[in-house]
Amino acid sequence: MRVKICGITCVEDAEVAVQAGADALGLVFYPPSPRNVSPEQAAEIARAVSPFAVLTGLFVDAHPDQVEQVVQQVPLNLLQFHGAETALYCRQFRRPYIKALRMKPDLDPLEAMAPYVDARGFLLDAYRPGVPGGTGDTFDWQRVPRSSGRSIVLAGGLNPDNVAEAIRAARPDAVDVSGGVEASPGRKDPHKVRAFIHAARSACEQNLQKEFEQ
Ligand SMILES: O=C(O)c1ccccc1NCC(=O)[C@H](O)[C@H](O)COP(=O)(O)O
Repeated sequence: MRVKICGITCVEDAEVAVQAGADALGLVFYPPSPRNVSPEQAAEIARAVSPFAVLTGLFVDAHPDQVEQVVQQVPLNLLQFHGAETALYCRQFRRPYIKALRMKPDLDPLEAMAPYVDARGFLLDAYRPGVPGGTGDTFDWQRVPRSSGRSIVLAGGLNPDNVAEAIRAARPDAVDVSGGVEASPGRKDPHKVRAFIHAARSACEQNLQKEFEQ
């Protein structure tokens, strides 16, 4: 079980997340978001954190020049495309990427994943019309495909109180949280970050124990 803390906007929050055991940090390059960071802020965060934390750069239907400019300035390990980007668009940067899929009621996730043959995984997020992400909404975790053969990151409205149940229900490879561990928009609450990671790790251990006993 991997844990990604998304919407990191400052060095202090990045350090708290990594010290608490986060595997990945998400940096939002989407100006309308309260979690948006400039390439300069992102580069400062990148310099401060462990080289073993996966730095993920998140974009929403960005002009390719914007993505290129960011990847020149910030040592990102992974790109996350959170809008309506096509597979062709995502692969043009020749970098590892994950594709976010918003779980609209009529969306078949397996069908939606199919064109992204080179994606390293898929982040399944809640769907709210007009809001690309960071909604704080959950979706029906039973809709997460089992045995898809692809890495699945579960997102959308997770928090320290519901992440264990979400892991038991969806059995994802990773979980992602933003608003559920915030003190205010764009700033993380260290206690919530630690509680979230602890709850996710404990739920994963319990799942493994159950499988072992069966
Ligand atoms: O976080 C944002 O503000 C955001 C804005 C636009 C597109 C995506 C955004 N966040 C992407 C993430 O990966 C979030 O962690 C994910 O949507 C879950 O957010 P939350 O429900 O607040 O945990």
